[in-house]
Amino acid sequence: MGGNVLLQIRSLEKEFRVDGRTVPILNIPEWSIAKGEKVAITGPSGSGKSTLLHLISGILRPDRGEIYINETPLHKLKEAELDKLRASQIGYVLQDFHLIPSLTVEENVEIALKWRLSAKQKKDLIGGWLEKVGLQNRSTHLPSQLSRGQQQRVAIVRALVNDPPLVLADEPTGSLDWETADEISELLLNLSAAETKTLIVVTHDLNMARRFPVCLDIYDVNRIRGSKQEASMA
Ligand SMILES: Nc1ncnc2c1ncn2[C@@H]1O[C@H](COP(=O)(O)OP(=O)(O)OP(=O)(O)O)[C@@H](O)[C@H]1O
Repeated sequence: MGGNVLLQIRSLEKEFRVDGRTVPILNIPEWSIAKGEKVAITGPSGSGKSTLLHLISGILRPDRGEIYINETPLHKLKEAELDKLRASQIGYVLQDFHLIPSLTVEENVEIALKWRLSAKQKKDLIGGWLEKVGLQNRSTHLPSQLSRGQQQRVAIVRALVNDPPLVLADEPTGSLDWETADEISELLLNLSAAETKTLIVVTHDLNMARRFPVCLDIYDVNRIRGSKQEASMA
């Protein structure tokens, strides 16, 4: 495996048990993403996009096959090692923001901070990030006091504040109107623009996908065709 590869997948299979039946969701013979690539993955609902991100982040384990991040074999790691890898290498923008409702904007970002910093250093770091996304006057607001687009900005800051080499985003524009969706797409690409940062986004939003240098249909990497038929019948 070359030193330029960030993600490498080999003979990956994932299935779920539903009503006593085994349903294959993903079968990816071979797929890799180079360091610094910005990739959008599109595909219909139910085609396995979120499952793929969960496997890449180690939240889910494959049934068979291999996943490497920066040459580290995820499929061989113990839970504690996976937690460590996630904290140091991966920023995850989850579907529907997942902000903690009782915490302020600043506190929501702070709980993700892995660096040991003084209170002042934390405040300055988070303040700088909130300014980058235009939320400098919102640090003490609760998520419920923000618009959906603003909440997504906080979720993006939370994912990026540790400067991870790999950023994953699951439908980051899914619940936003088209204008806000466009702003969020631009923001995510701008904030991940560094040549060393790899960005993988799964999305239904073709406007967003078109902005990416690399845009893949999930079925270009996933050999499970049954799920395509299932999804298109849904
Ligand atoms: N824990 C689970 N148990 C059983 N089936 C599951 C589980 N998680 C996902 N699935 C099934 O796996 C398939 C893929 O789900 P996934 O969430 O990855 O799709 P998706 O492409 O991200 O869809 P969407 O765009 O609607 O979020 C779906 O048919 C879903 O019902």
